[in-house]
Amino acid sequence: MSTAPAGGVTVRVPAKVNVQLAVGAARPDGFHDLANVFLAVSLYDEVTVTPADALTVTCSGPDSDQVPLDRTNLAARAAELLAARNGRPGGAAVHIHIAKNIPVAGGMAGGSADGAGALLACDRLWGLDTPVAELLGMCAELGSDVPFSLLGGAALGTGRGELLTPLDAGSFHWVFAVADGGLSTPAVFREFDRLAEGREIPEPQASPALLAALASGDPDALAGTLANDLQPAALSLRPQLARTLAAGTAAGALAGIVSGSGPTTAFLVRDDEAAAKVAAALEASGTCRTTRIATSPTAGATRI
Ligand SMILES: C[C@](O)(CO)[C@H](O)COP(=O)(O)OP(=O)(O)OC[C@H]1O[C@@H](n2ccc(N)nc2=O)[C@H](O)[C@@H]1O
Ligand SMILES: Nc1ncnc2c1ncn2[C@@H]1O[C@H](COP(=O)(O)OP(=O)(O)OP(=O)(O)O)[C@@H](O)[C@H]1O
Repeated sequence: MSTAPAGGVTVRVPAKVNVQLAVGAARPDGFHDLANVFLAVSLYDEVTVTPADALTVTCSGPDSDQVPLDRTNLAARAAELLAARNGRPGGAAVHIHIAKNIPVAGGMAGGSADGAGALLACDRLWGLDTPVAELLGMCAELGSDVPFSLLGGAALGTGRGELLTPLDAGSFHWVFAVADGGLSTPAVFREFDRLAEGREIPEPQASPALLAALASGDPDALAGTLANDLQPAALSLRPQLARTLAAGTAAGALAGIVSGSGPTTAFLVRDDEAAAKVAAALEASGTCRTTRIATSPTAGATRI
């Protein structure tokens, strides 16, 4: 089935961009400590849950063929976690439908969005009213980006990115260049480790200049402070992304950066008009599959 059934609970969840991603050395558990400045952007997946005899997942949207529909889907794992935590007899007996608009495996936390969305939707469907702090704890069990997908807005993520402090942020305009194919997040972190071999890796720290620029809403100031320690690793695995970055800045973007682990690239632009111009130039350049225009910040997982 490719459409959402009627009579369920629907939650809308945003994608994210990382305006700063400072990465520390690999920890004994294989994760990396981060100073991760997240912004929620106005590209959304919608997750609908409906009572059913057993747990099933369906997905619609342009990239839906790349989304797993088995128990590895983060939305399915979220529903199972909440059901188990509440000792629900029969477990997570729901049909989950994902209307997918966030690029898959693009470094924009699409799977994490669906995990957070399913958690909130099942919580409401089952009338649990779980406190937000507990929902955030379950999100962290599902993945490092999932708590931010629930919270949205702007936040600093420390630890492996799951410990969130909300931040002040003005409004910014973005163009995203979606690449052909995805990049595996663990593979990008492994490449970061390989490139860092023999080098002292400093403790990750949020940049005071970036936080001030974010709060001011001044796009020129933010453009000068964007930083992603995973960018060299993503470029090493996907060298052609350098051409996309060059095409976006040549078209008038204030700055371009790889979004998280990539391969989506994010371009900060001054306003709507600049966004349309940069998006058109990127599409004409032949250096990306498609583009999306969005603004930040936006709300986290929200029932609609
Ligand atoms: C790159 C980012 O998207 C930036 O926001 C995140 O750090 C990735 O978050 P995520 O996709 O939710 O990642 P998880 O599902 O928690 O972890 C997937 C894999 O990424 C690597 N990983 C992730 C987060 C982190 N702080 N250090 C890591 O090394 C680990 O190899 C881990 O096994
Ligand atoms: N609901 C889901 N939507 C998309 N992918 C999912 C989902 N659940 C599990 N996955 C798996 O997760 C992989 C990564 O997909 P996702 O779209 O979350 O990547 P991402 O945006 O790069 O993640 P992040 O930015 O959090 O590192 C996919 O290749 C897919 O196999």
